[in-house]
Amino acid sequence: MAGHGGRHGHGHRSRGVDEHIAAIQGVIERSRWSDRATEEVALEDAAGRVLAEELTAPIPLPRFDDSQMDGYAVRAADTHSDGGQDDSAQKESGQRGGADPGLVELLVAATGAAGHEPAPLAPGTAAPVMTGAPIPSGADAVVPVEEAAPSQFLAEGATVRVPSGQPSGRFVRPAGSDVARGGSVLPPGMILSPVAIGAIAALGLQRVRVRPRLRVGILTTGDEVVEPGQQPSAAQVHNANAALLCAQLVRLGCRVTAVRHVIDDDEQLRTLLSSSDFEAPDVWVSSGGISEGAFEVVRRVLSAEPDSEFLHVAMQPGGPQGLAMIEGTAVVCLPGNPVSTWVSAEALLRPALAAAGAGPEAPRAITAECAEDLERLPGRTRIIRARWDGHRAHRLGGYSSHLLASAAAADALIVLEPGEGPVPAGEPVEVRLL
Ligand SMILES: Nc1nc2c(c(=O)[nH]1)N[C@H]1C(S)=C(S)[C@@H](COP(=O)(O)OP(=O)(O)OC[C@H]3O[C@@H](n4cnc5c(N)ncnc54)[C@H](O)[C@@H]3O)O[C@H]1N2
Ligand code: MOO
Repeated sequence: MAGHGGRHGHGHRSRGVDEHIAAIQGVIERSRWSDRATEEVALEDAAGRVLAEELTAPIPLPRFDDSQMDGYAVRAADTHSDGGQDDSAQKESGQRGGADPGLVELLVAATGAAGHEPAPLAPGTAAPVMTGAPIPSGADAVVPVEEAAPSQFLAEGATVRVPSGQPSGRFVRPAGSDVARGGSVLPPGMILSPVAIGAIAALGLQRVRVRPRLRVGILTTGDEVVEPGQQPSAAQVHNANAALLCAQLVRLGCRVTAVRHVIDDDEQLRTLLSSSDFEAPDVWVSSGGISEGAFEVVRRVLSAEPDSEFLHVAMQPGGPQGLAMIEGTAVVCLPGNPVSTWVSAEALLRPALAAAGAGPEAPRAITAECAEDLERLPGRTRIIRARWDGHRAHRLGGYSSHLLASAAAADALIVLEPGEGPVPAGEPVEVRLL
C-alpha cells in the first residue's frame, strides 16, 4: 500500500501508509522486546510462534530408502532378460514397467513390514514390502502387489511372477530425497504453522527456538467510556476498543500483560505508564485521545516525551496516529473511533509486527471484484470493511469510522489507493483477506 504523504489540515505532518508502518516497526525494534532472549518451546506450544533461527535437518528425510507402495522389493536387474541393463526410458520412478509383456519368476523372500529391519535380498528373490518399510539391501525397485501374478502377498518360499524390465528406483523413496542431513527446512522468521510443526516433529525434534512473544499493554482512554456490563450515563458509551484490541493482539501472537482504561486526566495516564503493578509491556497500544479535541490525554502526555510524534497518516479511517518511546516501552497510539482503531491495527500495526518479526505475516492481498460502487479519496488510501464471498468483496455499511456494528461481520478489507472518482461495482480492487 502506498498512500502519499504530504500536508493535511490542522498543521499536522502527513505521512504515507508504508512510511508509518516502517515507523511502528522502528519503535517495536527499539523497544525492550528486541533485547529479550529467544525461547525454546515444546512443539505443542509452538503453533503461531515465530521461528528464531534457521531450522536445519539433524537427520535426512526419509531417514532410509523406503517403499512407496505395498508390493514386492526386487533387484531390477533380475527382471531384465539381458540380466542387467535398465531400459532408461522406463527409469522414472512410478512409471509402469514398459512394453515388455513378459513375466519373470522370482522366489518369495521374508516379508518386510513398516517398522522392521529387513534381511538383505538375495539375487532371484522378491521380498513383500509394505509402504514405508525399508527397502532390503540389494533391492532397488518395488513392484506394486497388484502388478504381480498372483496379485497378492505369498508366503516365503513360494514363486511369484512380476513384469520384466523393472526400472531401478521404481517406487523407492531414497533417503534424504525430502531433505538431506544438514539441509535447510525453514528460514528464521517463519510462523510455525501446523505443517511446519509436523516437519519439525518428523525430524525428531521435541522443542523449537522461537522469538519472544511481544508483551502488549492495551490502553483505552476517555471520560465517556465505561466497561461492558456497566450502566453508561446519558453521554457515555461502552468500551469497544479494549476488547477489540485484546482479541486482535492475541490473534497476532502477542501476550497481553495489562488492559487499562484512563479517563482524560494527565496524571492518571502518567501514573499508569510508570506503574509496576503488572509485567512491563514491550508496547502499549492505545486508542483515542490523539486528535484535535480539548481533552486529548494521550497526545498531551506523550508529546512531552522527546521521542514522540503525532501526525496524520494518509489513510481513512485511521488518519490520526501517534508514536512514542518511554524507557524501552514503545507506545503505538491509535485513533479512538472503533473502526479506526481496528483498521489501524489491521493495516498499520499488523504489517509492522510482521516486518519486525514479532507477529504473523500481514494478510494476503488478492485482486478481486468489488460488489458495490466505491469512491476513492484524493490523497488518502481508503480502507473499506468488507465481507468476502469467495469471488467478490462486499462492502459493509458506510465509510464512517463509528459504524462498528455494520463492520462486525467483516473478514476482509478493500484497499483503494488514493485517487479521484468512483470505482464501479465489478472493478478489480485490492482485497486483503484477514
Ligand atoms: N477537529 C478535528 N476533529 C477530529 C479529527 C480531526 O482531524 N480534526 N479527526 C477525526 C478522526 S478521523 C478520528 S479517527 C478521531 C480520532 O480521535 P481520537 O483518537 O482523539 O479519539 P477520541 O476523540 O478519544 O474518540 C473518538 C471517538 O471514538 C470513541 N471512542 C474512544 N475510545 C473508545 C473506546 N474505547 N470504545 C468505544 N468508543 C471509543 C469516542 O467516544 C469518540 O466517539 O477524531 C476525529 N475528530
Ligand atoms: O481517520 Mo478517522 O480514523 O476517519 O475516523
